[in-house]
Amino acid sequence: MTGKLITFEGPDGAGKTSALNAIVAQIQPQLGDRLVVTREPGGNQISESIRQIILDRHNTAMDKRTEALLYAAARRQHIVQKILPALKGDQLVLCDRFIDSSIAYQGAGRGIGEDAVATMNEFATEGLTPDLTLYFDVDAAVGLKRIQTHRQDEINRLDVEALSFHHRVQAAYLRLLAANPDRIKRVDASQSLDQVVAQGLAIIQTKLPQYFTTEGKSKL
Ligand SMILES: Nc1ncnc2c1ncn2[C@@H]1O[C@H](COP(=O)(O)OP(=O)(O)OP(=O)(O)O)[C@@H](O)[C@H]1O
Ligand SMILES: Cc1cn([C@H]2C[C@H](O)[C@@H](COP(=O)(O)O)O2)c(=O)[nH]c1=O
Repeated sequence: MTGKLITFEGPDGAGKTSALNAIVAQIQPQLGDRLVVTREPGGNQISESIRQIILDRHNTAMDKRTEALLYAAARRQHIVQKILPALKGDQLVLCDRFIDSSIAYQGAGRGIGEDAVATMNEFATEGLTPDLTLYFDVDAAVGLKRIQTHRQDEINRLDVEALSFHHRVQAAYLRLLAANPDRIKRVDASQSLDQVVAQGLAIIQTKLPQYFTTEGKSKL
């Protein structure tokens, strides 16, 4: 496979989706239809249906292992139906969240165990690992405050968890960052959105220069 997979990770409200959209706006003219933008849970009809079930605030009875399995099932379908075909077709895939979210949220946040969730996801991913992960680093409380202030209509079942849950998620992300220095790069998400976008884009262009020429034209 010659395509590349870049994932965007971080606590809720870190600004991943905002930054991803701004980065896409900048590189889409160069990459055209060689660029694939997607998200987890979701990215295809089956996985989007699973997303609705997982994030529905009425599903308060959902067991934590059921939740972990549903994220992994959505991921499996996403990989098979969208990510692998794109990578086989030499495309650059930008994905809003991936396996690190499961390790941080279900492994640490829910307390299932980071190693157990990583092992369980091996079955879903068959070892597929991102080529690059941008970690949007912001204090969990700051991220939640951004959501509560600006995004009342989209608050989901995980957003409303206690601050202690989100602190466990953030701590797990920082452990992943420390353990995977080649793959996971930190973006200071406490900056202005423009600064966040500039830092994220610079990391992508440094790590995957083959997609960008000095003239600003795609080499794909
Ligand atoms: N750098 C920033 N500074 C201040 N506010 C920001 C910044 N980036 C994004 N926001 C705002 O914070 C809110 C959350 O942003 P966004 O949806 O991009 O975060 P996210 O990391 O994708 O969150 P989630 O994982 O919960 O979907 C939005 O209202 C957005 O406008
Ligand atoms: C992939 C994935 C996601 N989550 C959580 C993280 C968020 O709270 C929601 C997704 O909502 P977003 O607005 O699209 O960020 O789901 C998780 O707990 N585990 C996962 O594997």
